[in-house]
Amino acid sequence: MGENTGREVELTVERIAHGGISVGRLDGRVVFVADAIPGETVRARISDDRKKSFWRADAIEVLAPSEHRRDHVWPVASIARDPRQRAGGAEFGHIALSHQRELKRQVLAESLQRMAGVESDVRVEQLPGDHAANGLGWRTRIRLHVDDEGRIGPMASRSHTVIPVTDAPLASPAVQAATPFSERFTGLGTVDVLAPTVGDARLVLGEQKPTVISERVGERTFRLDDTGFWQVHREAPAALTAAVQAAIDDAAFDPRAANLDLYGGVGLLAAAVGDRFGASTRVTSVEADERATERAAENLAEWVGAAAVTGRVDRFLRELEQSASAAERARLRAATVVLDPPRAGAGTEVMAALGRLSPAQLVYVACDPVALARDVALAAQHGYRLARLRAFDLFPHTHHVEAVASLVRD
Ligand SMILES: C[S@@+](CC[C@H](N)C(=O)[O-])C[C@H]1O[C@@H](n2cnc3c(N)ncnc32)[C@H](O)[C@@H]1O
Repeated sequence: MGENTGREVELTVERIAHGGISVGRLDGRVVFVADAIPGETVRARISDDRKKSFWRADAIEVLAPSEHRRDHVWPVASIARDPRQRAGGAEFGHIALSHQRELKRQVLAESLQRMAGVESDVRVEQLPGDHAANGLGWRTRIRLHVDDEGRIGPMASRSHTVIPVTDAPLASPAVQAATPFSERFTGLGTVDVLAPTVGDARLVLGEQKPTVISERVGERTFRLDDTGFWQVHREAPAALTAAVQAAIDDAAFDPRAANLDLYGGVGLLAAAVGDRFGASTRVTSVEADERATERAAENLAEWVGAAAVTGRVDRFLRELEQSASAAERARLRAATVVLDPPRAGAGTEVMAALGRLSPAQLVYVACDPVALARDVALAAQHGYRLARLRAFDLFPHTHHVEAVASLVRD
């Protein structure tokens, strides 16, 4: 293997796969093609032929375009550039916005069907303002990397090559204005640019020490570190708050149960639960990052029944299983568990522990459709059924999609 790398081939791509790449075939072998659209015939350059079962390629010329093809929203990421010089982070920027959502829907529906045996008529909802802005200007934070000459930019897709840029059209106007595109940052590694809803835009240079900032969501203010996690899309905190509130079945909700907000960050979704069910709601937010948990404790202070615990979710659940009294176990069985894991999903151990604790309902917020589908399948082994599913285009012009799944005990 290796002799085909760099070879140029003509392919018709048939369907979209997880990760935003299209699937074509060459002499019977699957080829994953970047920067193509299902239905198109493209000339592609093989970039990886090490595997027997599939190769990877980059589209370099469109021979028969899809009706959904558009000029790329970010010229530095377009097919006109050498694949190794295309900026990463906007891999759907050459596709009409509505069709991006259709492709995301297909990946989500197919993952659930294939991995969990669940049929879904989910559609991917747009966030306010994105249609009018053609999906640009939504990022309230960006991370740029520094190249050997100190210039800043994203990495190229599937690479560690920094592509210096002079604009970032997915970033909000405030983030764009604050980004020092022409300055040099030799030796720093990364430059983060944030524009919180409260106060001025700011830079976080390399390993700079965290500073506490504030973000407003509706009437509520959250305090968090400028180095910590916060939902990126301008409208995401409000959209997820509303989606989680709507995803909870009130008939199955008990405010005095041992409700949990797992992978809780600074408490955004615990607050969503508290705001929906009132001042006496009991909810514990569990988060691995100690500084985030400190902020969560402050952000949740008005609910007497709220707590924020620092710990890994798998360990937290294991300890609960070992130490919970009979009364606490009953409160866990009556609980609603919101979980919002990172891209890898909750996984076998956490889903099994939840299955044994057997809470009344799970609201699973997922940023990876395949991880969600795997975890829905695991939940099914413990008697949970996918009752409702919504999906949101929290990341226009990328392949990413967010889903909110309601799982109920049968
Ligand atoms: C997708 S974020 C969600 C945060 C929060 N729900 C929100 O919407 O702002 C995932 C969070 O899980 C935390 N995390 C990652 N792995 C974890 C683990 N094994 N146990 C606990 N928290 C974890 C991360 O630090 C991050 O804050």
